[in-house]
Amino acid sequence: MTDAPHPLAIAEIRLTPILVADPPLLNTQGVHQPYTPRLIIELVTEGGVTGLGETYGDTGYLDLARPLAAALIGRRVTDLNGLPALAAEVCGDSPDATGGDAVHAGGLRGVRTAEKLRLSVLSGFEVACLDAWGRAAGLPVHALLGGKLRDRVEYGAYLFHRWAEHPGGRGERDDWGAALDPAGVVAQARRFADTYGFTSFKLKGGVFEPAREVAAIRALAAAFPGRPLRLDPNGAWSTATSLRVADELADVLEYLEDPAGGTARMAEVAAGTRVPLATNMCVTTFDEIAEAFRRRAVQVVLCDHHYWGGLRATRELAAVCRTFGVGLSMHSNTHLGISLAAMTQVAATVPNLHHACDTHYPWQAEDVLTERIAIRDGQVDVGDAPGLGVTLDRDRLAALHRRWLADDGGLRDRDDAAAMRCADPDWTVPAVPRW
Ligand SMILES: O=C([O-])C(=O)C[C@H](O)[C@@H](O)C(=O)[O-]
Ligand SMILES: [Mg+2]
Repeated sequence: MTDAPHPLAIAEIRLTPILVADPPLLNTQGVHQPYTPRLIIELVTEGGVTGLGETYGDTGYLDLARPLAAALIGRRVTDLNGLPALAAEVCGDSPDATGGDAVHAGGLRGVRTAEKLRLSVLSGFEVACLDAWGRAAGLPVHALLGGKLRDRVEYGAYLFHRWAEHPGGRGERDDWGAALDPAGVVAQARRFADTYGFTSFKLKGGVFEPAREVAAIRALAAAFPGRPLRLDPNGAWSTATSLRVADELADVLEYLEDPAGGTARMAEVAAGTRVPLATNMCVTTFDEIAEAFRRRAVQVVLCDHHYWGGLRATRELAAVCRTFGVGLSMHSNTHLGISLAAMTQVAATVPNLHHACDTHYPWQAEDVLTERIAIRDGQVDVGDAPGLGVTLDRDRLAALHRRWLADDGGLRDRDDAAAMRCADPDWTVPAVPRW
């Protein structure tokens, strides 16, 4: 007679790639595509409980997610410390997975490596395990992480220069209109503040020449006096330009995010300014921490559980930053409500998260949840419902999956430069430093 399977053992995993509508947001590489890929993970235990996870859905991630899902069958959702080794064994470190030294297309995440892909895939499964475990135990995810320290997590408005619609009228059109100058950026910020109550603002830079972006930050400072402001050109500037902008905006910036690319340039900039430098580009794995901290290249690291390998790894990063007196904030790429719930649960447990977290969520009109997560007074409530506390809308999921199935492959991999070529056929990713 064989033993009955443990109720927390994983019986089934469903992977559903989807395409989600995304507005024409501009960044230094190009513009967002009309639809962006995400992967939704549903993990079912032997006890019949389902856990949800969400991560990047581009082909490179799907190729790793499928074998990892197969290898997880039979393991318990509580076996989280074993996940990284399992992922390394199953996904491997083959050069095929790295794309050589290529920079992440549209990812703005520094050089693409096999480890980064693996950690992002792993993060989605870790969240699904925690959700299932929490639901089975009747506990919120934050309790599994040691308990929440706050009842609400603060988020900031993520401002973008943008067009009113995608070139050629592709995709969905929203009612935000264009924002291509300081007045447009302030109007966008005002709508964010009025609708969601955000009180801190980050502008995606690296799109227009620096003087125009400096003017936009000045206009924001005039419209929202005393509010925390951030500018993030994703490494588009030289050291000299970074220092000039830091000097010009020193009185209003909370921090300057990735003004120049790479730890060496960031260290040069940091040595010449008192404005704190933040990053989600030169420090996105544990291996990159030692050099960057030794060289005092960054004063704030943006955690992101999709980058660092999950919610528990995010807490480990927080402990390292705390130890070295480096600040912590939170990064966001395009994401849906499952990820926002996960971000909120972990953020609630981190003592040294002293900056409002980034989120793209307001830009996403579509979601796979039965109920959108509310942002009020710039904050998301930290729920005490079991697991992540969110419910999957199967019809929505199926519809967004059908869109993915119907795509000819042109949108299944994020490529902001390719999207830009629809407006400017000669466009290539600008060489850095761009200014
Ligand atoms: O803080 C950041 O660098 C990002 O959020 C990177 C993103 O890729 C953002 O620039 C975007 O979605 O265009
Ligand atoms: Mg950034």
